[in-house]
Amino acid sequence: MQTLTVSDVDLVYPGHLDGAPISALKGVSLEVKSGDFVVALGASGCGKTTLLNLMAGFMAPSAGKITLGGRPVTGPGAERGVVFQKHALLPWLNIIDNVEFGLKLQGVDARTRRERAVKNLALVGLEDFHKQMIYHLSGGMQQRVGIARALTCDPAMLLMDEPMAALDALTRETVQELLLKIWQQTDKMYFFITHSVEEALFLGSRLIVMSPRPGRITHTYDLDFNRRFLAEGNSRAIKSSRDFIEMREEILGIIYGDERAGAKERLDA
Ligand SMILES: Nc1ncnc2c1ncn2[C@@H]1O[C@H](COP(=O)(O)OP(=O)(O)OP(=O)(O)O)[C@@H](O)[C@H]1O
Repeated sequence: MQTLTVSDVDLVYPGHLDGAPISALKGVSLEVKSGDFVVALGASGCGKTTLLNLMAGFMAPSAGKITLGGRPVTGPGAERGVVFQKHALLPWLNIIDNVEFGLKLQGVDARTRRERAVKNLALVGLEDFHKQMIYHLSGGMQQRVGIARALTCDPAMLLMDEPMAALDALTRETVQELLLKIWQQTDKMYFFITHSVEEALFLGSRLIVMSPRPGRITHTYDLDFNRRFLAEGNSRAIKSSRDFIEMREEILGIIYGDERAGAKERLDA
């Protein structure tokens, strides 16, 4: 069992030229354990990506600390895999070489690399596409390659920044369902950013809602729609159920309130 702990973290960006410093996060605390699927929602600019970048080790907090398994996070590491909105795949390599790429950088031998890549491509349903070039794939398939690539390094944690945002509605539902099946089969920590309240409620075992200026976690919900989907298998029935819709409206109310307050602040400035 692994735990990533964010303890009372602040992040201040230095101001541009004559601008004032930007307090992007203030007093953020969060614990993610193996098996958790934590989803972050919130108005634009509330610091979701900043929080993910801190957990990935791409930058350091201005105050507070982040630890993984009790050890401070001081930079990027193979135990934390990142899946971006744009898949960041290498277009000159075929699918399997893309999926193996991270292991190659780590100096893992060719046979082990291939075994792990084959296993994870099967997990995302791309077992028949090893040799295809990236530019031949649809957006949904590319995103599945991105997920397989992150899984192949066997990280303890997967950090996902709006990985479904560029997908059409139908493909998005398919990849959401696939991701939950992978979650069920892998005892990892997931941290997932989205702008879609429906996606957040469907995927998350815990939902954090963040509020801007400065960015902080204002609401936390424990959810079980994902487990209901895994038990029952019908995502549309879950997304149209009464408790799902009621929760969706409650959270939309919180986020719209923050968006409206932000728009007024910008107009008044
Ligand atoms: N490199 C940077 N330099 C200065 N300010 C930044 C930088 N990156 C982000 N910010 C500011 O920090 C705040 C939080 O940004 P962040 O991208 O983390 O929010 P977000 O919730 O992910 O937004 P969105 O939902 O629009 O992607 C915003 O006010 C943003 O303008």
